[in-house]
Amino acid sequence: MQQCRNFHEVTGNVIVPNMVRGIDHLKDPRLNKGLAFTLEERQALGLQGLLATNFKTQEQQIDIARISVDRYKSDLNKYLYLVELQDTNERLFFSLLDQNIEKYLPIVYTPTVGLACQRFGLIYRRARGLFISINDKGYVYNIIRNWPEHDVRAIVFTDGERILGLGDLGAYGMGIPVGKLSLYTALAGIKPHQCLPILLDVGTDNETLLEDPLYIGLRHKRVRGEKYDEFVDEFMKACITRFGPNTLLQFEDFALPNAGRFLKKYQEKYCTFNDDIQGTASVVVAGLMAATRITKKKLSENIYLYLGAGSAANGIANLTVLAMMDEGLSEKDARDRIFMFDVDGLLSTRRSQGVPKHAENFGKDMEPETDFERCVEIVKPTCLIGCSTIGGAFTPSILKLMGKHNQRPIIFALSNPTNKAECTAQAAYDNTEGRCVFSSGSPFPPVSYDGKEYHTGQGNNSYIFPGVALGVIATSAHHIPDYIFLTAAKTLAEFVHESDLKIGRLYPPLKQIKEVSLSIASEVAEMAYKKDLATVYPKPKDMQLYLKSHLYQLKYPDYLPKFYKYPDMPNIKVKSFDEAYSGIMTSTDIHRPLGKHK
Ligand SMILES: O=C([O-])CC(=O)C(=O)O
Ligand SMILES: [Mg+2]
Repeated sequence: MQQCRNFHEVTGNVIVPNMVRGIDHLKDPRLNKGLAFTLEERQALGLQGLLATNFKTQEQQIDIARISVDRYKSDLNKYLYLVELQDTNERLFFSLLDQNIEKYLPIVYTPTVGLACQRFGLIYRRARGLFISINDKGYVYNIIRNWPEHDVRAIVFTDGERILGLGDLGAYGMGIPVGKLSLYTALAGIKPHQCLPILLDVGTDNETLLEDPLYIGLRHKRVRGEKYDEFVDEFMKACITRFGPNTLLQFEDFALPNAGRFLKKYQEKYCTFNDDIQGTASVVVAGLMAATRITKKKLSENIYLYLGAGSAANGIANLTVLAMMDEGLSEKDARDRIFMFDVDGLLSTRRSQGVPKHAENFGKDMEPETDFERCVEIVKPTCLIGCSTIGGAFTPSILKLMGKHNQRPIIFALSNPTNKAECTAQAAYDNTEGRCVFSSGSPFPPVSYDGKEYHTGQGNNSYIFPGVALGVIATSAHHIPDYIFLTAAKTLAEFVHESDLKIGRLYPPLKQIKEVSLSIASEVAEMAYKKDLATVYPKPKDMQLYLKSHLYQLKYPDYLPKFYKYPDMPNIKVKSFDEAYSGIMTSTDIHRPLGKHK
């Protein structure tokens, strides 16, 4: 890895001393360019003969890779192809993603990444990131020191207890930090070598996994309590000891009690955030802000009813309170407009279980109610927000009620992946006479209603966390307060055009997501200076320009100056790649090891 660091320190068209030569150059995904090595590079780097004679430009390689992915029928096989590409030629992987973001985001990320996590034991090939187990307690720093990169700026880590809406997947959860960090680079241009995915393995309570011969993690129940807390504490300290105090530490997919607790404990001590609480909140509040342009009701004029009172629900609710206060409401009045319903029913202070501590801001002095539909009848929300991980929980009759009480009911079915969504986009339109304002956490195909097509948006935190991370990393901010996520929400909402709203979309199209991330980063960076969170001085004069100068370069670098040339290849007319492939490419999937685990 030493050679990688040299390379990354001297990016661009610069000759790199001590460049690794020969087959090792091809084997390093960060240096590999496949057939794009020029003759001069092949000669100087000792690659001649190790590659086929012909040259392919990066653009041609992107075409070939795209065709190769597309011929797989199953999304999981597409995922496997892409993972393999990332492991062999990193720049090609990211430039392919860059040019096909709408197509491949659902593959490298939600929802396919969820399936990949469920099958992780089967698809686990080459390790990416660090696995740190509870058995390493007392030695966590030593484990982190084994990571070969020095310049790590961001760590995404999970203990795998609440993977998307799929529950406890233990060590199989590693797919999530890996996927999230791919988006750091693909959407915000953060350099891949600055990103480190980590799985904290403390066991799993998932009985199926404990008995699964393919399972790759510790085969015992989760260690909890003091020992677990000390382990996480040691981990946080070890990260900053190794990589510096401003290293960004992103909590991902921790179970509710731990997620909220750790956020409180660490938010003012480390440069940290919880994506499921704060990232989700930010993207949903942005969607609500965009929705106000359709419903003509301010945020503070809505009544919100949540199905689910977990980390996501509370994160969204707390940020909505901040946003309503921004509109002039008192904190109490803002909270009064938010109702929640969990497994034990409406969060009523009169119910026998009381209100859970993590949601106590939203308990109401009301008659307990355990029937959600009755609750919709009583509360008459203008806005229904699903964070329950119960697929189909917004039944047709609940949706019809929303349509009855509201001219433009807001329906957010946020649980991931797709089969956990509280309702489909189509069901929301069908049961509200097409009047709903809809958003979901996972993507849905376009909806047809009354002869019109709607392209509802995916209210996924991928609109938020990469941009926030770039802003934080580029300014070396020491903390990430909640208002940073309000700033991000406002910036995202401004990207929504009338043309988006007309087709039922509360978010800008995914093809704009890089532009969105850069703008969020820029606003976050400005805020970081305004609030004295930034530690990079002097403050850059032109923030966008400054950020751009830090971005990962997708284009292959030239490694060497020109030596001599071969005679030109004869100029024979060559078919386009799509043309050439069309005859020979059937849709037979090659990656077939899934067998009965499908
Ligand atoms: O990964 C996603 O798509 C959103 C997310 O953080 C989650 O559902 O946990
Ligand atoms: Mg998550």
